[in-house]
Amino acid sequence: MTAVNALLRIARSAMPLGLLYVGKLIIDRVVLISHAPVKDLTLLWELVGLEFALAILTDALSRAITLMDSLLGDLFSNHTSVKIMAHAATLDLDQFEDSVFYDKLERARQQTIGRTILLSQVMSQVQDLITMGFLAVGLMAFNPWLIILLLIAIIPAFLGESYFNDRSYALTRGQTPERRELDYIRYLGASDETAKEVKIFDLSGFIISRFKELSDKFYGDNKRLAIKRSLWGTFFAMLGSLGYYGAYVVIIYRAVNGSVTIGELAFLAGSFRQLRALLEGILTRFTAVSQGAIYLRDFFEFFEIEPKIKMAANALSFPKVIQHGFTFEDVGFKYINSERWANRHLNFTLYPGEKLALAGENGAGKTTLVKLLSRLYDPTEGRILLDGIDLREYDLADLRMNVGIIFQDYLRYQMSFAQNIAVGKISEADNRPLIENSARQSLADVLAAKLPGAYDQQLGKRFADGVELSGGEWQKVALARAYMRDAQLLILDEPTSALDARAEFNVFERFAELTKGRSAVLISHRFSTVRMADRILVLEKGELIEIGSHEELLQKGGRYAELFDLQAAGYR
Ligand SMILES: Nc1ncnc2c1ncn2[C@@H]1O[C@H](COP(=O)(O)OP(=O)(O)OP(=O)(O)O)[C@@H](O)[C@H]1O
Repeated sequence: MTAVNALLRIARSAMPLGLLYVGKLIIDRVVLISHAPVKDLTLLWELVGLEFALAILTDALSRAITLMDSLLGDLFSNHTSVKIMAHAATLDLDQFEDSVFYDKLERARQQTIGRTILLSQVMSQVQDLITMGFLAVGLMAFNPWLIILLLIAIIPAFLGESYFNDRSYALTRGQTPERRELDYIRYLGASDETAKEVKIFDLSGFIISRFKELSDKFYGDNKRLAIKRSLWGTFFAMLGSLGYYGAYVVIIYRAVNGSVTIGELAFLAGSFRQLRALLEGILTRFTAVSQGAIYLRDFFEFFEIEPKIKMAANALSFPKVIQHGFTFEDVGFKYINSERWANRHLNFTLYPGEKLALAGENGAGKTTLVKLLSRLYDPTEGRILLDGIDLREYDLADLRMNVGIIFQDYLRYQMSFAQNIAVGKISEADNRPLIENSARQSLADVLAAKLPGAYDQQLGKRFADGVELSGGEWQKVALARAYMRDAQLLILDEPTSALDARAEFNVFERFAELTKGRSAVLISHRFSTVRMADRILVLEKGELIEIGSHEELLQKGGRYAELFDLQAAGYR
């Protein structure tokens, strides 16, 4: 389609010169006939017919080009959105947590929204340049010096524009973090997810004043630059006009002297008028195109970001049956941009079929540990072995398939009930028996039976006919995802925090039964859950301070016993 569009534009560029030239022939013919004794109008009418045909063709070409531009723009936008999502999916979690990366992602994303017209602008620019070329050739035949005069007159304007483009890009780039904050504030101020708290805490005044503060600063910075640009632009445009009128005066002078005909005067004056309009258009568009081009740099920079968590060249497939388990060898991990160790000196083995619970206070490093286990991050020091081989040697997709994990901040997809479960193994999205079975295992099936649309019920409030679930109900749905895949290791990070006591008891009773022979890691602050595990790892400030069964740890009388007593006391 792009090639066809280019051809149409080339054809369209020749039209103005053609029209002007036929116009010149018509005027010269009229002048000739008006002085002739015998008036033969045949050629004149043929010329008028030709001009009419050219005018219609010009119009048709313009419309075809506009149509193609809008179609190409849509395609470009869809294509780049897909590319961004696909590339983002290959990147690491910690890259998303890095603000520099986030800024890049943000700027790349803007390209898909704001830059869809760039392609058509570039093509229009080329088209206008070709049109100018055609007109210039026409003018050249009369007086080459005129063209040179025109060119010299417009060079300052181009230089001025490109200088201000750079300045404006630097300004926008510098504003990216604030712009993100502005977007965030806009989201806080008007979104279904935030409305409740904004109302209860009466935050709208606070939010609006922060928005105003930031947006006023933007406005001020942008205004200063825009005014400067506009003043210089006017001055340079005046220089351009001076050149244009200088050339015009020369032509009129020659027409008066009789060295050019009336038709030629019309042709030259028309060419000049069009050249001037084209130049103006080119200059204005030049701003947009070159800005678009510098923004495209961000777009390409985003695609240059490489994931750090990569697969070994000859990656091993995940063992069919885990033989020796996962072994942590002095594993330590620091988050990007953080000085503190979130995990340090971890040494333990998770045996095949073992149920391990992680206990410890907030921020002790429990979630971090399971993120390392599922290779969302790689250890900063030490290594994790699976059956004696470094986890990094295994095929990543295979590993992810065999490690089922449900996070405490699981997503509530605004999709159907069935799809909310199917995300646990999306390749089985159409496997209704598997989805229903998973729902049974997490006790979500009872819930489906109560919904008007059962498994096809749209969940959440965002879309029409959606039904909102309670926190515990959502959790049961999320839990069902864990049963979708036949993972050898199941990790549940506070999976039952929102469940009532009876539901929690039932869920765990089933969990133990359903994961027989499979390894599992449970994170929970409820000791009623934790105590069901074979062994409990107690973490403090990222380090492993105690390990053993519930009874062993109670007997030991250490931190676990202390925390357990604290919670038990609360129930007495
Ligand atoms: N994405 C992150 N970037 C930087 N630091 C992080 C990140 N996630 C967690 N941390 C820090 O790492 C430490 C361990 O966090 P982690 O989430 O592993 O704790 P946790 O034991 O799961 O806590 P909780 O019981 O509150 O869920 C905390 O001090 C936290 O501030």
